[in-house]
Amino acid sequence: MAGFSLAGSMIARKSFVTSGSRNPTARATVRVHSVSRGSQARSRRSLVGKGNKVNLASVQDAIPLSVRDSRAKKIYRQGAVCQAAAEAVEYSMVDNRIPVTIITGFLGSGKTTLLNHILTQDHGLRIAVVENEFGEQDIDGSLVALVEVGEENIMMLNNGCLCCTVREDLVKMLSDLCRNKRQLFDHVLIETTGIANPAPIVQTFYLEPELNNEYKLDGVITVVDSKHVTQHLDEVKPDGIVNEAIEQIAFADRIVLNKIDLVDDSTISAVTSRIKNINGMATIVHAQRSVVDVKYVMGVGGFDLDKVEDEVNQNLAKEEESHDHDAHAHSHGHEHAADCAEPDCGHDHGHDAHAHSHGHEHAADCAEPDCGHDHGHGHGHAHVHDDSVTSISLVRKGELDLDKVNNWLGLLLETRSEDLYRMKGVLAIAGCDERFVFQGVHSLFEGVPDRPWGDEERVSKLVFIGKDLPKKEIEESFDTCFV
Ligand SMILES: Nc1nc2c(ncn2[C@@H]2O[C@H](COP(=O)(O)OP(=O)(O)OP(=O)(O)O)[C@@H](O)[C@H]2O)c(=O)[nH]1
Repeated sequence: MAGFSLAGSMIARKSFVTSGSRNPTARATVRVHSVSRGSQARSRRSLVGKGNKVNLASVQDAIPLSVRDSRAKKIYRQGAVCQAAAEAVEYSMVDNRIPVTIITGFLGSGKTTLLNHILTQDHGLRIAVVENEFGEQDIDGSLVALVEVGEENIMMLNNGCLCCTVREDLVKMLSDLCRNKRQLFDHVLIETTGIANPAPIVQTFYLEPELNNEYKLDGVITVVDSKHVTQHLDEVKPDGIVNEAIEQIAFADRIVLNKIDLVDDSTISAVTSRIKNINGMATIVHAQRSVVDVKYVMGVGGFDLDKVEDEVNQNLAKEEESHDHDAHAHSHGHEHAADCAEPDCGHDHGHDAHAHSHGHEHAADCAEPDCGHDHGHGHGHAHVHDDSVTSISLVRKGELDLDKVNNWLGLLLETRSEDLYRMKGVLAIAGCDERFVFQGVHSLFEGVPDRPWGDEERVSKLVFIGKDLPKKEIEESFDTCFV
């Protein structure tokens, strides 16, 4: 945990996660596409100040805000970090970096369809597209919006997958794009291959100064094929190989649950609850042909510190809702279960108690083959879900000891960063008038003092999405961090 400090808003360096099963013939293409000339570039927000973003790397360069440093500690304890940073930082107050949206999702889920939908909408943004495809075949002919683009605006990468072997090429490509055509576009959309793990791509935007200086990550959009996702989530991979379908959902800021025309309502509910279990933070919309409001997928701010609190609160509200649902189910017992058309509703359908006695009868009524119920068939019908990737959240009243929570987070990142996919939180730190907000991806961590608590009750809220996270252990160790 050497060097970890909350107020220092450390951005840790760690080797990229890699995965097997990559196709070295994948190709990436960049095209600058003028979609609409209607409106100008999005308004930029200032970097420092209440509710605004801080470029932490730059702040850290400008002022050593390690809380272990006595000067910084004093500043921090006075609750004046933002002010100090504002005074120290001499760079532009406007964040002019180009927003980047990553569109991911399993093979055939509807990513290109979504891309096409975005490109043909009247949003006024000029969009550059990075297309990463397998094989040497031509760009998807159905990508109507790209047909108009001139050859001079096409850049190709053809030696691998964005999330692994061509990451360096992506850096170079986007740097060149910025250098040569900065005035021609307002936003970049990256469509990954269907088996890409979004994590290394996300990390690249933090770890590569060339990218971090010019581009800011806006969000990870995951398109999910509602008909086939269950089989992809259930696929058991060899040791050390990630299940990309799970990772893609775990990293999402927004989920487009697509192809709902191909499934019935109970499947939609089952899939929705499965997705929520993996990633409680992402919002989900249902779609056909990937038709969604462009605002849902662009301008997301999924990595913005000033949106952390909203997202954490949303997650907690969803969790509460599902608890209420559970409580409701428990009180109704089996009678409710008999009426419930939702196999993954979280209700106690009384299977444990009833499976042996009348497992078959229930099974006969249950239309959902992947419900995970013990149907009592006794012939290996049950599916084994990989439930190892889940969301956990903590809500605690009271004030945290800065050093203790520093150590706690440092240790967590040191020991579990590989399995910690996404994290977001708001911390109430003793002696600090402002809430401390943070977000992270694996070992990448950024945090900053936010708006003052004022009269509001001091409550810390944290959400983690990850693999095999020991909920109890994380909760108990966090509980020792209070004053
Ligand atoms: N029925 C139905 N088909 C859809 C829907 N959305 C997309 N498709 C079709 O599904 C197929 C795959 O869609 P794409 O957009 O190419 O999927 P993709 O994720 O880009 O595919 P890869 O690049 O191969 O990973 C195409 O034939 C689409 O027309 C939908 O909502 N319903």
